[in-house]
Amino acid sequence: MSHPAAYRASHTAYATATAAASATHLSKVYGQGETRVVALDSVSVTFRKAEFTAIMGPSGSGKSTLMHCMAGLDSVSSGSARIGDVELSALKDKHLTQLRRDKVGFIFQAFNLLPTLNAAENITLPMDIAGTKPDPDWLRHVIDTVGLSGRMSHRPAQLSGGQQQRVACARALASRPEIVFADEPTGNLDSRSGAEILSFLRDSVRELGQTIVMVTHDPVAASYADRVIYLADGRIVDELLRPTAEDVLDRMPRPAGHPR
Ligand SMILES: Nc1ncnc2c1ncn2[C@@H]1O[C@H](COP(=O)(O)OP(=O)(O)OP(=O)(O)O)[C@@H](O)[C@H]1O
Repeated sequence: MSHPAAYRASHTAYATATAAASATHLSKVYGQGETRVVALDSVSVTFRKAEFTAIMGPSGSGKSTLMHCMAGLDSVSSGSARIGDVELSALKDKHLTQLRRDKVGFIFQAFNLLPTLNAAENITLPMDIAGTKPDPDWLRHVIDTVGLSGRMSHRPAQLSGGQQQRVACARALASRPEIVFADEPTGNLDSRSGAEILSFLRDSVRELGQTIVMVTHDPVAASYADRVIYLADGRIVDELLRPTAEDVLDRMPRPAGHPR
């Protein structure tokens, strides 16, 4: 079907406008000769704005590598990785550092909070380092959504694991980044605290319009996402939309000899 030029132009603009990040034929090879490992094999994927994506797959399937390449923490061997319309491989180190600081938020399994700073100081630390000021209304909104308004003067040691991770979530969102990458964010939490964090991440997508990409091994965690992408041997092999935990579990590749 052919579309009028005006439609094609607006459609292209829409597609670009709705992509927070994208990979096109992205490959990543580590080592050479006998130690050569193809960690990503021509992966193409778009992470749309205001969407929560979970990346799943067996150990060694390339989940962390994909996240690191998309976040500009690792270089690509070939193909393209973009944040918004910025091609990461075209950036020099200094600009890549700036882009990570200004457009990307990170949440790690270990909360990575500074023990001597209180919650409020931890949340604004990346912006203080960058010399930028948080938008006060946005910051209040994030802190309210994360449910920590009464804990801002507490240090990490005075907070539970779940509360510490909520501080880390607020820190990732404080600068209103284009995209947040979360690496097993509930891996160190009990299931109740994990559920709180996942609800918060989901709310930040629905209510704040945030874009989140989360690596996880946990089907329950993945069921909070709008979309689950499965990797195997460095390739995307499956995708689920609006999944339940049962759906996620059901689609997980089974080792040989383990029938469903
Ligand atoms: N720095 C590196 N040097 C060499 N090989 C690497 C490096 N990083 C990852 N790899 C290899 O690339 C492949 C993908 O690794 P990656 O860490 O992305 O997998 P993963 O799916 O995140 O695994 P896990 O679930 O165990 O964290 C693996 O075979 C791994 O051994």
